[in-house]
Amino acid sequence: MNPIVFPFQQATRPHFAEFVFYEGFFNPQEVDKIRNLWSSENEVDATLSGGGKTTDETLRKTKLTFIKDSEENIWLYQKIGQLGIQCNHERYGYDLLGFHHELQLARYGEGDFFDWHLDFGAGEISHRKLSISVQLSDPEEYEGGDLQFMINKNYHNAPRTKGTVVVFPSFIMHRVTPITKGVRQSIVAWLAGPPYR
Ligand SMILES: O=C(O)CCC(=O)C(=O)O
Ligand SMILES: [Fe+2]
Repeated sequence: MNPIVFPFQQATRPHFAEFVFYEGFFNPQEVDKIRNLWSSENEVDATLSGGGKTTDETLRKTKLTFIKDSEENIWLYQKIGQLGIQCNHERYGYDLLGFHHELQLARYGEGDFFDWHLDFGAGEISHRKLSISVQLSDPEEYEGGDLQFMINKNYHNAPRTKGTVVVFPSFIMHRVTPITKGVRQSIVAWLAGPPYR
């Protein structure tokens, strides 16, 4: 028998999906409440994780603020966390321990983008398992700004509808195409655990 094909009798993941979306997961009132958490005094230019805290405007141009895990925001952490755990249970079965970092509120103005990348890599981002993005803008508020996934050689767009949550394994290649008009806002979160298994 060829040892390379000797079966390990491991469970398979029949419901694995490169990305999953939940339209209308946040209602318009909730989205407004989240958008009001934007604080211009605390905004920063997005940095790149992994290779040090540097900004690289050829890969990414976005403004960010962090959503504190304070009492008034706990509902948001819980709502996103519970969905992530349920989705993980149904499709991925990763070992998850909690959020990696605070939730990020991202704001893409005209010309802003985040080119093809993985959210996973060596060092501090090796704990990331599931990436979560929440669409906080109405599709009419901006042009461009599509959250896209590369699956083999094909590009797939996430739905743009406000209140949609998109969940995907952090090793999936994705990007946000340049905003050509208006402003797009999103939440970006990661569920993390011990390095992949
Ligand atoms: O804004 C988004 O929806 C996703 C952004 C992203 O890919 C990231 O912050 O890693
Ligand atoms: Fe990303």
